[in-house]
Amino acid sequence: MSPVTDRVGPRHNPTAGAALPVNLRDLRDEAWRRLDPAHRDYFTGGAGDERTLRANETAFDAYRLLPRVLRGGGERDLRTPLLGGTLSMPVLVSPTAFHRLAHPDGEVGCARAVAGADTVLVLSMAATTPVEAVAAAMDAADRPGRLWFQLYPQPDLGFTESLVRRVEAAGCRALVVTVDSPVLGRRERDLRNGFLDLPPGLGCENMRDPETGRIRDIVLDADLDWPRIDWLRGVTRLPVVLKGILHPADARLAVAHGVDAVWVSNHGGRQLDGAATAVDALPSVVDAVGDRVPVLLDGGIRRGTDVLTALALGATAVGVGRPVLWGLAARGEPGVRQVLDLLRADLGQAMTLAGAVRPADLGPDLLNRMPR
Ligand SMILES: Cc1cc2nc3c(=O)[nH]c(=O)nc-3n(C[C@H](O)[C@H](O)[C@H](O)COP(=O)(O)O)c2cc1C
Ligand SMILES: CCCCC(=O)C(=O)O
Repeated sequence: MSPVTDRVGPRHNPTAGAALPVNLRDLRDEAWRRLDPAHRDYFTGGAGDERTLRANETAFDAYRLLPRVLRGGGERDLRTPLLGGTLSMPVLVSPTAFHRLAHPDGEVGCARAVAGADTVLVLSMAATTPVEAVAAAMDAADRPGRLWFQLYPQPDLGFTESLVRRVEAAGCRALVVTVDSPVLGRRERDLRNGFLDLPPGLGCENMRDPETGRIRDIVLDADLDWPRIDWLRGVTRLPVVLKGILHPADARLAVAHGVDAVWVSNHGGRQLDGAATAVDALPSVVDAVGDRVPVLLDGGIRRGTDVLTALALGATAVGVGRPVLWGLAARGEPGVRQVLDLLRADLGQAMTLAGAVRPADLGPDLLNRMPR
């Protein structure tokens, strides 16, 4: 937290003339130059014609803001209480697979950066590092509790339960169940590139079978249903978040089934091409949920103003997926830190320009145009 003051002119702009990045897209361009083209396509791409992928970013363009004036001063405070912890800002890191494919720093480097920024990392079930090692990095940075785990519940309930125990023992503070993936989306870039497998030495370390030590394949299970969510709630006391909700009826069902948060997402346009953007789906989900549980959102967040818009529409916090991968692929751990610091600074500045000092000041009255 710093007092909101500003001085005009290059002498007072500490970043003027400094090395890039100035925004997240600078890191994207740097990452793209470094990555193997097939890996870049995997990290970048979406499903089908990538309509939803493109729309995720442009949906935010449809909003214009109505800033309030003469009230942007005072102590800016971005802290955000969420599921028993308090994040330093309303931005967390969405689960993304295969961090060691992006950079040798991998999930541990990402965790260190997230700990430094004092927010939450949702570790993907398809992480290339064991959850225990990622949790140890968080603990070493004196930020236990900053790790959540993303789960694709497996049809083998015994294995699922043993993984949940492992995740609990490592100290994760929430389970994020991804519900938008009954099958894998049709990612045509990957089909064209023949991107099927991780290179030797990399694997989904959290899929190790406790009995054989072998890494199992992740099963995307079309039979996953509400009774299985109830089952999961019965085997763990961790908060359960459902990620990948777009329909308000599902948001209502989620609350009825006792989940602890609803995460509005179309999986970064990688599952159902043509699906609504999260920001367009958000208002009816917020309506359906009321203030019974927090609503999170991800997809297309690239700017502080995107965060501001999502919060004004009723989200408690937002996730970033690809930008974190860009930072990681470009510069490893420091790149992830830059992504989070850039977003924090951008959000803080946008809030001040809009006359808001804390996230609670943001409401739909700040939006000039509401799509639909
Ligand atoms: C390369 C990549 C891998 C992903 N892996 C996972 C995953 O393992 N589990 C999951 O729930 N979502 C996964 N996602 C989706 C993200 O959690 C998130 O919903 C999406 O990236 C948000 O959109 P954004 O990239 O525009 O920020 C992945 C996304 C990308 C780009
Ligand atoms: C089993 C798939 C994990 C990765 C994933 O969710 C994605 O690439 O979007």
